[in-house]
Amino acid sequence: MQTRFDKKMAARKAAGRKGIFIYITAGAPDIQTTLRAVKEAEKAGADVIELGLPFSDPMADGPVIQDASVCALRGGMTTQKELEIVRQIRTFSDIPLIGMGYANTMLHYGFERFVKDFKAAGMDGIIVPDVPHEESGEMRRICAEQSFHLAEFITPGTTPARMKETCVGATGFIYCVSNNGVTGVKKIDYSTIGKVCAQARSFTDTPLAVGFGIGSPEAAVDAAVHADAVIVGSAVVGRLMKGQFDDAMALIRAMREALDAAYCAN
Ligand SMILES: O=P(O)(O)OC[C@@H](O)[C@@H](O)c1c[nH]c2ccccc12
Repeated sequence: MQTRFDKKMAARKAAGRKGIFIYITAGAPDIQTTLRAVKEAEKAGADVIELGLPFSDPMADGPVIQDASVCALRGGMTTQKELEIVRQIRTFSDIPLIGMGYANTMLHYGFERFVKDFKAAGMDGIIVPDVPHEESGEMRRICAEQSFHLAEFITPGTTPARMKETCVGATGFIYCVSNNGVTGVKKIDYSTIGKVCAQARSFTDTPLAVGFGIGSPEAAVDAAVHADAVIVGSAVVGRLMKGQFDDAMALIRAMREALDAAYCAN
């Protein structure tokens, strides 16, 4: 069954345009800002929103998203409130929504219940960075039953054998991590993950989205060469946390324009 996410990616591909996924931590600095950021990011050119579910020990995150997580948790963020945020978003937007969270939160809530409740609220899939493919069989089964995407990961270190194993059954998109560090804007040579993406293409037609480190329109263009989409988190979250809302939206607009200028013929 095609999700909102699949439809959006197919439309982007048909139009020859690269996708932009914008990561926003739910409730950072507050719920009103999260809702407004989703609405305005879509207007600025975001195709997908990755909604971060804050966790106290976010091992894959650098300082910017760690701070946002702490802020959201201090502000009283809970799984119930996150569900309410998703429902609220669905009152004004049909933008594909992918959750990003750590296993602990989901297992505590009950994974199947989590998937069912977030799906019913209007979410289209999730990213769970601390559960490797070898251990995600049960999660994959539950997600497949609910037509809910569970992102697979590839990194510069992924071997062709593992790539085949993880990519062949992947639905939604494959998260292509540009480097082996944590999230956060930094200078990265995107040709390394680019080669990995080109290899992955021979195993799968599932969209490839490159993330980690992207902080400028130029970096977005470099990261997108062999991918279908780019994922931008810390650059936007950092601005939202500093109260630079308009600046965050201007960055998304600039990335949209740069990607369209570089890759879109018309
Ligand atoms: O912040 P960056 O470097 O732009 O990277 C994207 C990222 O924020 C988002 O996809 C994300 C936030 N937390 C994560 C944890 C694991 C994987 C991915 C993520």
